[in-house]
Amino acid sequence: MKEVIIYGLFILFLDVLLCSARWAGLLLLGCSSCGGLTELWLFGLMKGVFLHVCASALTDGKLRTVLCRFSALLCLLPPVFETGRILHAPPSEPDSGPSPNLSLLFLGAASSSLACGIWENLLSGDKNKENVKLDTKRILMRVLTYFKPDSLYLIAAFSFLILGVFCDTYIPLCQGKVIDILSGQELQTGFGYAVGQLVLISIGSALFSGMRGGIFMCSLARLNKRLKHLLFHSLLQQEVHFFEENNPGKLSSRLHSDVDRMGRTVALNANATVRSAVKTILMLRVMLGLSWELTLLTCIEMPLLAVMQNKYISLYKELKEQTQECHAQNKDLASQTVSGIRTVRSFRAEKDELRRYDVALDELCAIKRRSGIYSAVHLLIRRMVSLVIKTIMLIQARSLISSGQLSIGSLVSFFLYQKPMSVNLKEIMYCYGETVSTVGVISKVLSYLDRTPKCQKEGDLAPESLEGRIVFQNVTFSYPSSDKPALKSVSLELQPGRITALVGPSGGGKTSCVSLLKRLYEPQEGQILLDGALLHHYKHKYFHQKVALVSQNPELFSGSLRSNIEYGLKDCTIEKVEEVAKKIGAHDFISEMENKYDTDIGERGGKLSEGQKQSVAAIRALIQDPRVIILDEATSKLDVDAEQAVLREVLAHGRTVLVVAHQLRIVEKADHIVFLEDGSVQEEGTHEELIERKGRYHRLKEELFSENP
Ligand SMILES: Nc1ncnc2c1ncn2[C@@H]1O[C@H](COP(=O)(O)OP(=O)(O)OP(=O)(O)O)[C@@H](O)[C@H]1O
Repeated sequence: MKEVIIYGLFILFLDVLLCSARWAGLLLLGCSSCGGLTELWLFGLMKGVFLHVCASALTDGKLRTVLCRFSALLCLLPPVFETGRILHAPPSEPDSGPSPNLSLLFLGAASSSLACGIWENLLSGDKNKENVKLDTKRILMRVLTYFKPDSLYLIAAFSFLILGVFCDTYIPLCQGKVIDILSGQELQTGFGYAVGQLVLISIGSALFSGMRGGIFMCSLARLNKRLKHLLFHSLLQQEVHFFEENNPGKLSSRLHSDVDRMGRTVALNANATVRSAVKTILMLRVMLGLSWELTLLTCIEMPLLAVMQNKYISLYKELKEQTQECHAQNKDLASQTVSGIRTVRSFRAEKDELRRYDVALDELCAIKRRSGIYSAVHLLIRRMVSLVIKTIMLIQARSLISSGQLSIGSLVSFFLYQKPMSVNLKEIMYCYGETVSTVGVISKVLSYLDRTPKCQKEGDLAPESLEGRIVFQNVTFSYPSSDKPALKSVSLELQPGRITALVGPSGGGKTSCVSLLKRLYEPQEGQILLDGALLHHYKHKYFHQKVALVSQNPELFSGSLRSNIEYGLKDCTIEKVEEVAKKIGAHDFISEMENKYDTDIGERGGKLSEGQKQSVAAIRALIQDPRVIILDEATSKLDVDAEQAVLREVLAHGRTVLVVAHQLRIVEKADHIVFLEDGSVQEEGTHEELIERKGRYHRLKEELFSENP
């Protein structure tokens, strides 16, 4: 505040200095007056440029904006005041310009300071507005860069837009001419020419507008495709924790509705704003030619509406953001309930879920109600202002017609322009509001587009032969959302041709080891090596092909059984699929299905039993011929024969096998058992060794395997 006052006083001082210099110059040149209106405007503009440059050079940020506004007021108020005075002065009074007196200078300075103070403190509202504006500008410019590949289309669209607007603008003028000819105020001979002109211009308007609309829609569709591709690509690169923080409903909403809205708002609003701006300028020119008095009255409406709109936009923006958040939450709530319908049903929680959904809907309803009230009040005030201005205009039009300064045709033309003129202005303001309110959505989409995944970049190792030896060296790891370490200095080795079993009580850290081995997370300390090289040094695709995971609840996608088995593979033949299926004993049940390997398995494999899902997952993993295979409770739903078959196949070719199991019959088969508790390796050895040692493993054996002997 102190800075604003100091720099404001300095600008005032410069203004006084410049005015004194001008008066001194005029006196020295011996001029009797301060020059005409043109000279006054010229001086005001030059002074404005000078003060603007000084303010920009001395300050920056918000202070610079305030001072630039203040300088503009200081420079424009005297010529505006003088123009008004001359317009209202009797024609006999000479246009001599302001007299060089100090009281006028101080009056100008005081009124500029007062207006600036009121604007900055009462009307401009939010203190961070300038920063927000800068951000808005930066964000919108960024969106425009995505249109670059369509620049030629856009140039064509904007050219048709301008041609269309030209035609649109001259239609009412031609109509006015036709009316004047019909009412006898102009020569009847020109009737055919006037009608022909009107028809030609109307055809041009329709043709150019159609072309403009079509090209814009094509560019918009291409932009949407580009943005969705980029966003989906960026999402697919993110680390697993990102998907834990951002639920699927929210991400899907960003990808679909938000990207659509982003493209639509920017493209359509740019289109509408340019169209309305060009139209407004052309119409203003024609309207001034018809009657400057009525045009002036039309223009008074603008700043009043702008101030109201400004206030309304900030409220509208806030509510729109709240509505979007609420929508995303509701969507998420409903999709969670629907996808977990089995759990909901088995716990008879339908009523609770309905109640939760109702509460969320009430919240959304309350926001929408508030939005409706604001919109109604805004509309009422806006209409009242328009009504008052229109009444004054009608009175003025009556006196102009009676004094012969305006013909009936010109008045009709004027009114034909006036309505679209205010519609144009409203459209510009609406587009501005709409664009500003979409900035929140755009910045969220951009933040996802720009997000750098918090995981190591893939390396380029892809050796032809891989032994499959895994070594965990003092691995310490905490989940990003938790401070408590899930693994504390874990060291273990998985050897080729051997089964290593991870056992331990719930929460011991077994799944965390598996997740690190599959590179779903990165350890904070220590390292994991595959054949002596860090995991991230391998090529992404190669690594996941060589280290396969079969989990207890495999993720299957809707589609055929075969498409699920071949997921991620390019050159997979049906013979190979059948061969693996036969080896693990799954071919029989698949052959009994209606369309065998082409049977549709339903949403997330919903048409398969849990055991069948595990078999499909095992085929999917084995068909890639991995060197390391992780079975995370992967055979828990299989019968004993199927389980044996899977284990036999898994161990073939000297693979490294890591099992996480709660079944004693599996653990007993392991060559090496690692007992994990509280994130640390407590004991390791063969089953017999651990039993003999009578340590933690032995004591917890009953508890660990009680349900699955
Ligand atoms: N996504 C996660 N975010 C934060 N903490 C987690 C997450 N997953 C697991 N944890 C925590 O990490 C610790 C180890 O969990 P982990 O899943 O590795 O245990 P586990 O031995 O596999 O257990 P279980 O046998 O029940 O599957 C636990 O304290 C758990 O609460």
